[in-house]
Amino acid sequence: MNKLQVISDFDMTLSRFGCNGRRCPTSHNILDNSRVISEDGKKKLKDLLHHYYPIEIDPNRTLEEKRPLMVEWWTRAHELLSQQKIQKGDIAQIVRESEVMLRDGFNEMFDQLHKYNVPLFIFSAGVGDILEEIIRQANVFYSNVNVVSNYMDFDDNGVLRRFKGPLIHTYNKNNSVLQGTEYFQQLSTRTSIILLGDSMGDLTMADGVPSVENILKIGFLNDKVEERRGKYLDAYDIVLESDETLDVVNGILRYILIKT
Ligand SMILES: Nc1ccn([C@@H]2O[C@H](COP(=O)(O)O)[C@@H](O)[C@H]2O)c(=O)n1
Repeated sequence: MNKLQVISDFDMTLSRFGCNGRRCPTSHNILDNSRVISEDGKKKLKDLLHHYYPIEIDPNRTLEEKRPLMVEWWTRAHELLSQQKIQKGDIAQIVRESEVMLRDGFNEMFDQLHKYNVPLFIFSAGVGDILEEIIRQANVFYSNVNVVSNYMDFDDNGVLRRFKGPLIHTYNKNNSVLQGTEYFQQLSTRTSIILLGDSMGDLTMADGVPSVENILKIGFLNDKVEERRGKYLDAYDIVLESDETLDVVNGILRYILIKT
């Protein structure tokens, strides 16, 4: 237990992929679809999503091919969002009005990790201010939770003017964007890792951990399941398909935490 840490992606890993027969929103989508975005802005953001999302999940393109295109997507979306005069004070209401849902079992997972003082590092290419608000509203933003993500930069009047760097996208979730945070150095004795992700990009999230002794990689395969199964099975130790719960993760945690 003293050696364990959990490193997790957020969108479509801790949050649900599907709900009520529809796609659940990502932290970006929560903003894109909100009442504070103009109709023209919504259309442009949706066009970007329809163009770049199929590229993000395309199993036939290499990560080298995808990386510059992901930078293009995030940069263009953040520019559009920054033109919308989004108010910091509106974030809580935007999240409350959204259809976002955390995976079933999130309470048990966050509660167990908190109870046993196991650090939970959320490494997300989503929007940090939004995802923090989601976990705050779910009453699980405990002191053992740390988030690295894309944060909004508001001016003195609380209006969004840009996003802070470095930009985090699906395929640069590694040490290159953690320089200066020294998070993993502080946890150098936490050499056993449970990694939770939903993309091939999430596999590098633990690269900055100084001396990994054990790592268990659990992957949620949400979309294009048939086409991507082979690659996921090769890369992850456990692959969960069409699973909207954290039951497997909770079972493993229960086994480790209660036994030790
Ligand atoms: N403008 C955008 C950019 C990205 N997304 C999606 O958000 C996900 C965030 O990444 P995680 O590392 O937290 O999973 C990513 O998978 C993109 O599909 C978006 O919706 N809008």
